[in-house]
Amino acid sequence: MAGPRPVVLSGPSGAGKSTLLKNLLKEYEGVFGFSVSHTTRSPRPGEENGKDYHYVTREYMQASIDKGEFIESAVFSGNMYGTSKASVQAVKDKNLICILDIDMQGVRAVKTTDLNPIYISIQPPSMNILEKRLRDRNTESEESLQKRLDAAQVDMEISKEPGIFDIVIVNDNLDDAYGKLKDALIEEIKKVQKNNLS
Ligand SMILES: Nc1nc2c(ncn2[C@@H]2O[C@H](COP(=O)(O)OP(=O)(O)O)[C@@H](O)[C@H]2O)c(=O)[nH]1
Ligand SMILES: Nc1ncnc2c1ncn2[C@@H]1O[C@H](COP(=O)(O)OP(=O)(O)O)[C@@H](O)[C@H]1O
Repeated sequence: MAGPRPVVLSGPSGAGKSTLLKNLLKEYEGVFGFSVSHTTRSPRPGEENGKDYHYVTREYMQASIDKGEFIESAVFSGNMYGTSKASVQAVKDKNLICILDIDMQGVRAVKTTDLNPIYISIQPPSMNILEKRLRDRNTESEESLQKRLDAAQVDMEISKEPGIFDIVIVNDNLDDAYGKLKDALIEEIKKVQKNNLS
């Protein structure tokens, strides 16, 4: 029996993907599972290896990609990111809704697979607010911040194209955005909760 449909969250760096994702994982323990990506970027304060990301070297990552161990991979703001087959399978084996947090390159790559997720774009209310949130988060160098803002400009435009995302959520007020995200996923959530009871 096919398990619950995975969910792809995508959107500009700083849009609020991790914040919303962590709220879902907390409120719906036993329903969602996070697909832990690999990355060559360094961990941020508070991030845990194996939980937020698998932090690896470029050599390791390239060797794994060459061995066909990744569903997709991309370079973003000077670092490599990728979703391994094992990371997705680990969540599916628990019959949880697999959530992937991936960039637009990843979205396009996943569309060529049989993963068949629900595609959700998380967008900031404006570029100015995005820049303020990224600066307040205090995780980026000036160079990385500019790269991310440039990528955000492109991402915001592409997310408007019909047929790429099932839902686009503008993350202005956090509670409102989280409510819209839950509404979008409630059918899948109920399926898993029903299975958990049987
Ligand atoms: N294609 C792809 N993108 C990823 C993956 N994991 C994370 N990303 C994306 O890489 C970008 C940078 O992620 P990160 O460095 O954690 O920054 P943040 O988005 O500001 O939290 C974001 O757009 C993520 O969605 C992955 O496995 N594949
Ligand atoms: N609706 C919101 N209003 C104000 N700040 C927010 C909102 N959503 C997220 N943030 C803050 O903005 C920053 C970026 O959010 P984050 O979840 O890290 O985004 P992403 O994972 O998309 O890069 C974080 O410091 C977060 O606390």
